[in-house]
Amino acid sequence: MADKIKDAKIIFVVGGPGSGKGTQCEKVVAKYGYTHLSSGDLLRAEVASGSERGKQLQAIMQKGELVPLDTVLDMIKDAMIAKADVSKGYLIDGYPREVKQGEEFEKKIGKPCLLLYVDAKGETMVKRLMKRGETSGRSDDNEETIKKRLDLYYQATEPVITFYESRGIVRKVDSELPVDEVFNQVSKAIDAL
Ligand SMILES: Nc1ncnc2c1ncn2[C@H]1C[C@H](O)[C@@H](COP(=O)(O)OP(=O)(O)O)O1
Ligand SMILES: [Mg+2]
Repeated sequence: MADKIKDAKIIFVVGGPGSGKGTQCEKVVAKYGYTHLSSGDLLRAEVASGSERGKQLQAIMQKGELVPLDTVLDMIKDAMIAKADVSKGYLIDGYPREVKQGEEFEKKIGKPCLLLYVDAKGETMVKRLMKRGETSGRSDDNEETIKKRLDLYYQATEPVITFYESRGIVRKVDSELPVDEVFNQVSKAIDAL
């Protein structure tokens, strides 16, 4: 089972909150048939299940903090194994959030062949998240939590991009552009794999 995953293409999708990761991943799924795994969505599903673990996660996420590394990684791994037979590749969206998460992923699962860096300005991300908050029902899409999530992104997640740049697998897309133009850039990066 783990071997199957090793052979599949693994793409890390990294960018700030509200940069457009989920939006682009949906389009990649439609065009390339990749499996989209959003760490945030997996965690929110656990919260929605009402489990004891979900309750602890909810408290952490509401504060805009990172949940324990092993919890996220186990969830991603389980979800990857569940799709191993049908998946051409995996979009790992919103992970790694910090360099250590990337290192652990590689130890336990495999190496990414591409890091898609979905880049947007801080003010753009805030605007998009405030708008998304009107309908998303996400308890972390509020002004106070958004600010914390952005701070954490710059402090913990941007170093992830630097880390993988040294390996030459980072492709940056300009997510200030309209969705379809961003997707053109995303497609070019995937076509080159
Ligand atoms: N290139 C783009 N131009 C305008 N709006 C965009 C955009 N990409 C995404 N959006 C919108 C859709 C969402 O309401 C919001 C956040 O997008 P998202 O895909 O949910 O971000 P993320 O998954 O990175 O948090 O911004
Ligand atoms: Mg998302």
